[in-house]
Amino acid sequence: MSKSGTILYLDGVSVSFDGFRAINNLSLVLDRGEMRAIIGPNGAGKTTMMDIITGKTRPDAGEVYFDGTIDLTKHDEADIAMMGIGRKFQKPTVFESHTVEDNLVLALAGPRSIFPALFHRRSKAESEHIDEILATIRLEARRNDLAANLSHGQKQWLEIGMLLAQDPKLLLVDEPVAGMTDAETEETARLLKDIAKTHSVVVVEHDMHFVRELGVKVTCLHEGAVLSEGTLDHVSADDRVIEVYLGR
Ligand SMILES: Nc1ncnc2c1ncn2[C@@H]1O[C@H](COP(=O)(O)OP(=O)(O)OP(=O)(O)O)[C@@H](O)[C@H]1O
Repeated sequence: MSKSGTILYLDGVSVSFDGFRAINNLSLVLDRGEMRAIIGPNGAGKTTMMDIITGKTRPDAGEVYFDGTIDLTKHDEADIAMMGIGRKFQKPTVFESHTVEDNLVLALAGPRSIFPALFHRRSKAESEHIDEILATIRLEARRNDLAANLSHGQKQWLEIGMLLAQDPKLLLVDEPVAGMTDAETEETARLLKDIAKTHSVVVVEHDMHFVRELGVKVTCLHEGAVLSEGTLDHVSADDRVIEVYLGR
């Protein structure tokens, strides 16, 4: 299959831990600009797949390409982040003692140290970028509040904003709505759909109501490989998916 037009291309990927195959001949292709939801039971390999994409874990076999031409197995985690893959882990890790805006400024600065990042004169482009991100993450009204005072859901949104500040081409988002209220969950689906207009996105999530709201193609993993793929209606009607995941 051709890699051109893909943002992510995994083919025949396997990785074992102490003889246990956590990822088993996995193939998954994401088109440029696509948002994909990944579902599957505990231990299906979702986190390990993200670890392989971000360079945290090296596959034993298979091809892993980013943006059609970049062989990710030849790069380390820091390189891969610089090349435009941003990852959001399940637990938010915002700087609680800084304001919402300063969290974004710090993320924008990347490796620059905190003092110069917060006190250097901000360019017009930087200010506009921050305003744009604040609007996307629904936190314009909270920009001067300490991150510590945000709700759990708002901290998740802020962290998504911190990823956006680094201008990634591909965002990997791990269980964004775990612990959120129903209203926050619905808003998060809208927020990610906004982001997906200009980015490629992979979302791992167990909340099927949320996955339905996303309205995107779904891949169900099981035992380190693709069990079923297609619309949520197609995947959730698949007897194998019902047996190992949805029916339990
Ligand atoms: N570093 C490791 N050493 C040994 N086994 C591991 C390691 N990382 C993952 N595994 C195993 O690989 C399998 C896949 O785990 P993984 O965390 O990728 O699943 P998951 O789909 O993300 O599950 P969950 O929904 O619970 O997060 C599991 O059986 C896990 O125990």
